Parts: sequence; structure tokens; C-alpha cells
Amino acid sequence: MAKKMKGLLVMAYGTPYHEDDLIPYYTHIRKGRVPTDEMIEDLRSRYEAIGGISPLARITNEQAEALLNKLNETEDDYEYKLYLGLKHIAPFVEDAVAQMKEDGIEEAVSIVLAPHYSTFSIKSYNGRAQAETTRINGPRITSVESWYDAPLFIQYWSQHLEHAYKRKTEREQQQTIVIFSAHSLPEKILKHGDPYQEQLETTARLMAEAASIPNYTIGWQSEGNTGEPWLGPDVQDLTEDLYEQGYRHFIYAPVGFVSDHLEVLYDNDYECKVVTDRLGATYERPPMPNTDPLFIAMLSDVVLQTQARGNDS
Ligand SMILES: CC1=C(CCC(=O)O)c2cc3nc(cc4[nH]c(cc5[nH]c(cc1n2)c(C)c5CCC(=O)O)c(CCC(=O)O)c4C)C(CCC(=O)O)=C3C
Ligand SMILES: [Fe+2]
Repeated sequence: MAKKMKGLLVMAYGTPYHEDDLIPYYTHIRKGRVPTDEMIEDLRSRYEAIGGISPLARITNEQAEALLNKLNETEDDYEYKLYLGLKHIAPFVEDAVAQMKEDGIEEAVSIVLAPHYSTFSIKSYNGRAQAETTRINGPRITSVESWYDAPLFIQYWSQHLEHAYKRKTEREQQQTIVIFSAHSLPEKILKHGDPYQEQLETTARLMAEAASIPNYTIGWQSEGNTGEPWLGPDVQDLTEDLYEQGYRHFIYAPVGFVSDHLEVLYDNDYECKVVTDRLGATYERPPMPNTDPLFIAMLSDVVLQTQARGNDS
């Protein structure tokens, strides 16, 4: 019997493909408010510092393809067809949903390439997919909500952290701290019971325990300039405070992200390193998951578990 077709909707942030995409992309992030020339120049110079354009578009595609292949190897009942839906640049989430309908897909499962649930992040991706499929009477979409505590996700980072930690002398270990971080969000999310911060705390605890690392903390990075308060402490300020407390070796684990991209290559590898260099402390940042087989296997596990739930309902 032919396998039943199932849509695999992989959603991610998106990045400019060319320099010309920068202004529309940034305007979309700002919900239609055109950024000032100064803001555009600031963003352009950050992209220039990481080589002109972000590797994110390529990595997102590779992650989605790897997940598709893994699922099709693993699953006997379905043949998955991949649809990429981006938040801030084409192909948008809505484009992907429309394409599924056009292709006659009736059932789909969706996953966002970001681990922690927040009203600002995962909820908005899933909400856009559901709203569009309702509007056009498209496929039934079962959505993964979060995977911040998935065993293989914890394992991916804890292996790298343990490796970095074990290489140090006992004296160095006493002065070593791991900073787990995610993208900051406006502080007002906490008033509505958003689980984002708690999920980052859980991720950090599970990874530190698995790696047997006693000294760790959480921080926030890459906050926007909207004038309102954002979740803190920012990783750069945090680095200074921890130095004051006696730490000399800093391991950054930006676990809220999954790829080499601007927020990691610039905000960690450049901005945090400026601070550690100035203080005379050491900087380390383990490799991002990208297409590591352990990471792809984790995404596949999570999709299959969520789909099993969708089949029951
Ligand atoms: C929660 C979250 C994630 C993680 C979850 C997820 O992945 O969904 C994330 C990831 C990313 N954010 C990215 C890029 C940007 N985010 C910005 C601005 C903002 N992000 C926000 C939230 C998030 N962002 C918010 C609330 C703003 C402020 C909007 C405003 O001003 O009201 C800006 C504007 C300029 C600036 O602030 O830097 C840029 C360029 C890239 C791509 C990097 C590349 O291209 O390599 C990635 C993966
Ligand atoms: Fe962002």
C-alpha cells in the first residue's frame, strides 16, 4: 500500500538572502514600522562583521532537509513532504500553508526551530500557521509546542559543555562558569504567565546536571531597542558581575538558538568576547547544533511524539 502523504512544516526566523532584503526584513520584524537610517546602518554593519550575510538561510534549509530525511527513514506509515515557513521573510509561514493545500496535503505536523515556548515566539509561529489553515480550509496541522527539555537536546549541549569543562585544571574549573542564554523578550511577557524564562531555567539546570558543572547561571541576549524593559540580566553585564565575583573562565551556551547566525556570531562571539578580552578572562562557546545528527534525531523524536498525540485526538 502506498504511504500516506504528510506535510512537515518546519518554521524558523528567516534572514536576509541579499543585502537588498535587509530593509524589508527589518521592517517586517518591526511589524511594518520602517527602521531609521541609523538602525539600518547599525544592522548592516553587524551583518558585515559576520561576513556580509548570515549563514542562517543555508543552515535552516539543511536542518529541515536533514529532519525530513530522518523522518522518512524512521516512519513506515507516512511519506513526509517538506514545507519551510519563515517568520520574517519569504517563504512566509502563510506561503507554506497555502502550498500544502495546493499540493493536496490534508494532514501536517509543524515544528519551530527554537526550543523555548513564548507568546512572542512559538505561539506566534503556531498561531500564524493555524490562522492561515483555518482561513483557507487547509490541512489539519498538529504543532510541536516546545522541546527545551528533550533528552537529546540536553545531551547535545551537555556533551560539549562537559568536554570544555573537563579540559580545565581543577583551579580553572573553580573559576569557570557557564552562562546559558536565550533571546531577551520584553519583560511584560512575565505578567501573562509566559513560561519562557522558566523553560530556559529548566534547560540550564538539566544541561549543567548532565555535564556535572556546578557553576552556571542564565542570562539574556540580543535585546531590542523598543524603550520598554526587557528580560535581564544581559549576558554582557552579567559577565562583568561574574568577573567581580571571581570567575575568570566563561563558557557561553546560547541554548535558545540552534544555528550559527547573527545573534550568536556577533552578540556572543564578538560582543561578549570584547568584554572577556577587556577583563583578561577566557571566552568559549561550544558549536551550535546546526545539522549535528544528535540534534536532528532529537527533532525527529519530538515530531513523532507530537504526531502520535495528533493521531489520538
Ligand atoms: C525570541 C526571539 C528569537 C528566538 C526564537 C526564534 O528563533 O524565533 C529570535 C531569533 C532571531 N532574531 C534574528 C534577527 C533579528 N531579531 C531582531 C529583533 C527582535 N527579535 C526578537 C525576538 C526573537 N528573535 C524581538 C522581540 C525583536 C525586537 C523587535 C522590535 O524591535 O520590536 C532584529 C532587529 C534588529 C535587532 O534588534 O538586532 C534582527 C535582525 C535572527 C536571525 C539572525 C540572522 O539573520 O543571522 C534570529 C534567529
Ligand atoms: Fe530576533
